[in-house]
Amino acid sequence: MNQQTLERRIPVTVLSGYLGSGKTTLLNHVLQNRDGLRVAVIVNDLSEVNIDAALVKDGGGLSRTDEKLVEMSNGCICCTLREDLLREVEQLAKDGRFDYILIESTGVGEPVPVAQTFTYVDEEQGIDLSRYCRLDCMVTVVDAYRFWHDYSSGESLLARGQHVGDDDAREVVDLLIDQIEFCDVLVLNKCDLMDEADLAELEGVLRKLQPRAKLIRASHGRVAPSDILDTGLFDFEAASLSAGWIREMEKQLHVPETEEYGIASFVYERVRPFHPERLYRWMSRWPEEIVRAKGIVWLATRNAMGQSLSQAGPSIHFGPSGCWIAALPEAERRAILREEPEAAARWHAEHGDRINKLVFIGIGMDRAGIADGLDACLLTDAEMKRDWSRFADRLPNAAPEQHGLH
Ligand SMILES: Nc1nc2c(ncn2[C@@H]2O[C@H](COP(=O)(O)OP(=O)(O)OP(=O)(O)O)[C@@H](O)[C@H]2O)c(=O)[nH]1
Repeated sequence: MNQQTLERRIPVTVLSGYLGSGKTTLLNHVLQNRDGLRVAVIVNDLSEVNIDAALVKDGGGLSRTDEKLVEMSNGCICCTLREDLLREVEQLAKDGRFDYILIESTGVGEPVPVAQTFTYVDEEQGIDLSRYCRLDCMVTVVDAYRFWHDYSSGESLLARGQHVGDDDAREVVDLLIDQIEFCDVLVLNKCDLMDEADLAELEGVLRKLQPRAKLIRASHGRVAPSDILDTGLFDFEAASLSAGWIREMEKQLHVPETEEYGIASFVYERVRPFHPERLYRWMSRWPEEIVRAKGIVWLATRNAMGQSLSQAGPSIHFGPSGCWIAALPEAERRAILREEPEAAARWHAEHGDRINKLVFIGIGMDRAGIADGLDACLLTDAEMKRDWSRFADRLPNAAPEQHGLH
């Protein structure tokens, strides 16, 4: 690809955010203030009738000649309509009439697969979007007013009639956390309905969950177009590693921080396996003040496989995530350790890479209480000498897949 082609690539901004958070309102606001930019808009709606597209037509003031509105209905661009998205974007980009492509995802869409559409070559259709366009910015709009209600509702998309297919088992909170943990800009919308103290607390929590993104407060989607257009902010790898829990997990030193509004995070790390029954009981009484937890668990009954634990609000996913390096045949183990000096440096003389490492993010957490509670779930010295495979184990043992569609 020569420099000229690269320079001509059309920038793309993708708007995500749960249903009703204010994506269409924001889109219309930006279109009304676009300053002569020729924008092609793609609006995705799950239902057959694309209401959002109608709202953009009415409210955005797109001119018929210079601009274009593409409606993608009856599916979701992050899964069922992904190929259609590829073709539409390719066409718009090749058309040559536009300076910018703005995409409004459905409220239940996940941002990662949409971003992948722009960064990976689609072998089947032979389309490489990175030749024509450049993903500039992933924006997530958060409804400040409904956030805690949705986050703690414990409801599934299915129960709300917002599922993408019959096998869509996602909870509302799973979706919120996916959208927050993968973005470049977080727009905290509907600030007009909030008082300052509640807003500042929510902002603090969002910064903990997503420290890399630029956080913007807005009412009625009123953001400056330059906040979301031509920002140069998108970077797939950086976005993939931007979640607060990943940052926390990778920190070398855990310096105690000043805790505004009691918002804090900490890492629980122990080289001793959990007793499955005691961990199960602890997890059944999950402390409410933990907003988000994520990490790897060493379970005595499953000594070959690390288990993943992921919690957001009332939603908890638990299940096998991958083989411990220490459980691999010796030749393979040695080869991996030669290639991964970091794993070798962390290697424990007796237990290898087996470890419990969990990040907790919350408001007003009783750190000592949580750590003591978890410590009581670890095997005792006497249990360490027993046959671990005989302990009762009621924890879920299927891959903790949250969404059958992707
Ligand atoms: N009070 C208040 N209402 C807002 C704000 N932003 C949007 N709304 C209203 O919230 C409702 C939903 O806004 P939309 O822009 O349609 O939200 P959306 O994210 O596009 O919704 P879906 O397309 O259903 O996912 C509308 O009635 C808006 O007028 C805001 O900042 N404050």
